[in-house]
Amino acid sequence: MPTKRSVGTLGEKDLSGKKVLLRADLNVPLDDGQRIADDNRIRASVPTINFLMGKGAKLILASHLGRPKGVTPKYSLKPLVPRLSELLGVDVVMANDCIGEEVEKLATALPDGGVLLLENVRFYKEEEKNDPEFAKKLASVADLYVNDAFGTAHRAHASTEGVTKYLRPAVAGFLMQKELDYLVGAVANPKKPFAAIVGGSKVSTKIGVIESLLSKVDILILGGGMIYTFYKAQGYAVGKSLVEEDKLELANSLTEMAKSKGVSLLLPTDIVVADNFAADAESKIVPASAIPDAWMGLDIGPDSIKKFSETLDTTKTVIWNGPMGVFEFEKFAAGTDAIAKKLADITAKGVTTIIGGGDSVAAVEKAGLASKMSHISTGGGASLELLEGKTLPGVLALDDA
Ligand SMILES: Nc1ncnc2c1ncn2[C@@H]1O[C@H](COP(=O)(O)OP(=O)(O)O)[C@@H](O)[C@H]1O
Ligand SMILES: O=C(OP(=O)(O)O)[C@H](O)COP(=O)(O)O
Repeated sequence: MPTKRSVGTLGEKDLSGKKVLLRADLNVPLDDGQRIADDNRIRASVPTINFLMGKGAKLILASHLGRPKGVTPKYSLKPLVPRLSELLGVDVVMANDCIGEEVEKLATALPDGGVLLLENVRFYKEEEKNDPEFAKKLASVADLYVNDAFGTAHRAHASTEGVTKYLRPAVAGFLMQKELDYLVGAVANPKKPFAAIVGGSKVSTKIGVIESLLSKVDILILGGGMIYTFYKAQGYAVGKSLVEEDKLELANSLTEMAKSKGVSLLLPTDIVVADNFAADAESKIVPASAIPDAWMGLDIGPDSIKKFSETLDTTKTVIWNGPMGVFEFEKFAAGTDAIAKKLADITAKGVTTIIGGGDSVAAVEKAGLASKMSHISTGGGASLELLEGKTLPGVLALDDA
């Protein structure tokens, strides 16, 4: 089934006094003191919330946090209230539950433009089971459903999918629309040359993405831990580098597929190797074809960075998923940082750059370059599934445009 991109949006609906159930992905990391460690997902949800508030809607905000098994205080959404209130400029009201009488009372008592935050929907096992009765209860409190939870759109849960069977209209928020515009729209109709950079730890987690992108891109750049499986398949010595022995044939068939589709496939030419997997490991730069026995590849080398950068200078659209090395260790972050800087640089020159979720986003944020990219996805798993060409249940359930 082709990926659905055109979904109903908020448009010019008269929302004054209407109760709107807004599913957002407020699944942010909290530190031990229950402080928000990264508020990106909250800030990404603000434009839709502000719009609905401005229209005089009574806003009922639903989200999950973490993967609790039943009611678990450390997964409460309560720690988000001060930051949300600050960002929205209103006192956000917190409910102790996500369904039931108290929620109904609080929702009815909201002033036009007021915001009620429901407690974690995953405190009910029925949420992940997509239980129809639970979905009906969530739906019963509102007149309209808006889904802005892109990061959770690959889950067919009660608050992302089931609820739409009982609450219409069911439309996309601005964040959801923006994610689809870039991850489906820009990828389907790219300005060319179109390059994909795929990294990360394993080939096995990226097979679907690589296969799908090979039908769309002109250039495919590979980095990260997966390249050693490609090298070994080509007969290179890879030392103690990460290799998926059962994926050697697959690596060769992906190389063949690139050839037959006329895609220029670039693998690193030099590697930063380490004597063990540690932040303070001994390291040196070696040719990709000559990794010494007792060493492991943890980053791409300077020659690869130069070649990748020169290639990226020729592109008009770039999508990036997965770091070039073990960027969590400063010593092996240079390749990932250099790619992030190059993408920031070419974005300023008019290239469309899309960062597809997960660790690549963390790397771009760590480098302080997030605001310099065309689009940074708020969904790891969701963006991966979209890039694989899958349809997301949370998107499919929405009204057509
Ligand atoms: N050469 C390597 N050897 C081992 N692990 C690597 C290597 N390069 C990157 N990684 C690891 O890959 C992980 C990210 O992989 P993945 O989850 O597939 O990426 P993403 O989250 O961007 O999709 C990071 O934790 C990084 O340390
Ligand atoms: O953080 C999320 O996914 P992600 O880590 O793949 O981006 C989403 O909130 C979905 O959470 P889930 O993977 O527990 O369903």
